[in-house]
This record gives sequence, C-alpha cells and structure tokens, in this order.
Amino acid sequence: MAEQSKIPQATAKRLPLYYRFLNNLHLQGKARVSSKELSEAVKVDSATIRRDFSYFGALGKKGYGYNVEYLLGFFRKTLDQDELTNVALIGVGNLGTAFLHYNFTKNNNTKIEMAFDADTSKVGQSVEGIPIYHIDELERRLEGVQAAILTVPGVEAQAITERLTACGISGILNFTPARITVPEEVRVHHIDLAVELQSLVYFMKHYPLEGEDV
Ligand SMILES: NC(=O)c1ccc[n+]([C@@H]2O[C@H](COP(=O)([O-])OP(=O)(O)OC[C@H]3O[C@@H](n4cnc5c(N)ncnc54)[C@H](O)[C@@H]3O)[C@@H](O)[C@H]2O)c1
Repeated sequence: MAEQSKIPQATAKRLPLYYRFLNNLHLQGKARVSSKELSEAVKVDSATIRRDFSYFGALGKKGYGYNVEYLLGFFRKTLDQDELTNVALIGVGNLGTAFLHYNFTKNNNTKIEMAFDADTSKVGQSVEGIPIYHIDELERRLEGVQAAILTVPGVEAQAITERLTACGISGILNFTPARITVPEEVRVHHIDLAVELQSLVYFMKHYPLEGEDV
C-alpha cells in the first residue's frame, strides 16, 4: 500500500469501487472505458474520476478513454489485490448470517475464513462453508486472520475487541452501536445504517441532483 500514502484519503476510499467495476469490464473482455461510462457506473462525477486517476499517472486519451488492463494492474498493486486478507466474523445473528451468505471474494481481496458465536446451537455449524466456532475458542482459532467484523450485541463489543486486538487483529469493521476503544495501531471503521440513511435523506432534501454530469 506504499503508493496509497501519497494519494488523498478520499481518492483511496474510491479505489475499491473503481477496481470492482474495472474488473467486471475486464471479465467481459472490454479493453477501454471512458470516464463518462465509469462515472455512470460508480456514481462519481467524471471530473473527480479524472482527478483521482491523474494521481496514479493514468491520464486517459481524448476519444479513447482509459486502458482497462493498465488501470487494473495499477489497482491490483495499490490495493494489494493479490494478497488475500483473512477475516473473522464475530456474532452470527441476523446481520452476521447475511454477511456470511454474501460472497465477498468474488470481486475482492478479503475472505471471511471463520465465524464465532456464543450460542451453542450455532457452534459446529457452517454457513457457505464458513465454520462457526464458539467464542471461547477465539484465541486458539484466529491464526492467520488480520481483520474482524463485529456483529454482536453492543454490550459485548468492547470485551471482544480487547480479545481480538490481543490476538494481533489490526482492523475491525464495527457494526455494533458501541464506540469501541482500541490500541492506536488498530484501525476501526464504524458502519451505522441509520446514520447513512439519515445522511442520504438530508442530501436528497438539501442537494437535489439535477440529473447531469457535474
Ligand atoms: N450498523 C448497522 O447498520 C446495524 C444494523 C442492524 C444491527 N446492527 C447491530 O449489529 C449487531 C448485531 O445485530 P443482529 O440483528 O444481527 O443481532 P442478533 O441478536 O441477531 O445477533 C447477535 C449474535 O451475536 C451473538 N453473541 C452474543 N454475545 C456474543 C459473544 N459474547 N460472543 C460471540 N457472539 C455473541 C448472539 O448469539 C447472536 O447470534 C447489534 O449490535 C446491532 O445493534 C447494526
């Protein structure tokens, strides 16, 4: 990820989005893509796409667009797509089960390797081939896992986080409402659908789209 330190964070955040779309184009045998096409597919305005791409030296030619293979090669290197990050999911309830059914590896560099729950009726089962272990086995099983998805009740989040970080987990995707405290070298991304929905409605009201490319 060395190159990513030189590009703005907002640009870095859009890279997986670009990567996914370009990978699909590549699989369909497309050799090039215009910034307009990209813009419509990933819902990012084309001026932003051009600026983002200029950071990695992909300038695109007028009337030709971008070379899909070149961009993919760049993204793969930057996003470490060739390196798979193993993920553990903690809490196989409504939300957790849905995530286990979703095939993250299809267009991505992450794989849920294992899941944990405290409910003994779930332990020993598997979802889409992903085994569910008892949470008591966390320390014993986490070998080779770098990141975790937290889908347990909020009250359980901090205690589990402490066990995860003690095992060397360096990234947590937190879906619980709890604000978890972690050592400073651990990255936490918090996802709250209620906040996202509220923000969507706010933007719908205050910044209505006019249906044209900005
Ligand atoms: N971020 C969002 O947008 C969003 C949306 C919905 C729910 N949530 C949150 O996600 C979490 C999960 O929601 P849900 O609807 O799937 O709940 P759920 O009750 O269906 O699932 C929770 C699971 O965690 C397990 N669990 C409880 N304590 C545990 C422990 N100590 N160790 C391991 N597993 C344990 C339970 O057995 C259960 O299977 C909750 O914190 C909820 O508030 C977040």
